Amino acid sequence: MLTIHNLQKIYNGTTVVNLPELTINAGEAVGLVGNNGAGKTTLFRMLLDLIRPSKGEVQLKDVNVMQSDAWKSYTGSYLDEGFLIDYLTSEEYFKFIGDLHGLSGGDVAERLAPFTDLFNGEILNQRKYIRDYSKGNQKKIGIAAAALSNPELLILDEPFANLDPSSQIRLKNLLKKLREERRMTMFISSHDLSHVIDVCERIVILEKGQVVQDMQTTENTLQELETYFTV
Ligand SMILES: Nc1ncnc2c1ncn2[C@@H]1O[C@H](COP(=O)(O)OP(=O)(O)OP(=O)(O)O)[C@@H](O)[C@H]1O
Repeated sequence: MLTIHNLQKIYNGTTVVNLPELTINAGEAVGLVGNNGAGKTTLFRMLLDLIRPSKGEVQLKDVNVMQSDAWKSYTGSYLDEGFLIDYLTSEEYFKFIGDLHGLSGGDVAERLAPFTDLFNGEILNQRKYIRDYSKGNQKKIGIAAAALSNPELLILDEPFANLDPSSQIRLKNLLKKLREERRMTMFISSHDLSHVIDVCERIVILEKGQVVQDMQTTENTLQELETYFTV
């Protein structure tokens, strides 16, 4: 599904991402963890062709993301509020995304139904613009929009950040369900080790732009990660 070859991003002479090879297979859920500044967001921005690599390439289904837009039809993503249209209401935004993917109003409502618990009565029918929602609720809108098209590949940057504890647990269960029921391939960065391990079968640790560990999730993974990050 996703293949990275010799990918580098260099800012002002400093290499912030340096990945010789990384592959994510269809149906795999991969968690990306690493301390502040490790390069997670920069990597995701290159995957989504939002910034250009200094070297190397990202392929989705064997096609360079810079050379074709084909990947956009099967990829859902939410990195930050920049993905939202903040002068729309949540309904208008979901309709806009639905229209892009040829979904009817009924389809959109059906696709949003699994988000009811996560939305907690605070997202739909609020008669306000997205810019007036809290950061956490903006994130919920962005994640729901990313999943709306039922994408084969879902890329989320720190989906648990800014969410209250109940919402984090609801989101975690929702992501697990999307994986199991729709076989969605996922690439998710997180500082929440416990949640990301629960959702993902594989964890990649990034440090100074490089993969320092790439492991399958087991019952010992949380402890291993906690040990790794204890300095
Ligand atoms: N546009 C830019 N210009 C210069 N340096 C940048 C730019 N964008 C990112 N960087 C640098 O690249 C490095 C990686 O940043 P990035 O945001 O990708 O890390 P991250 O792992 O997502 O961090 P966090 O966990 O804090 O979100 C940092 O040192 C950052 O300062």
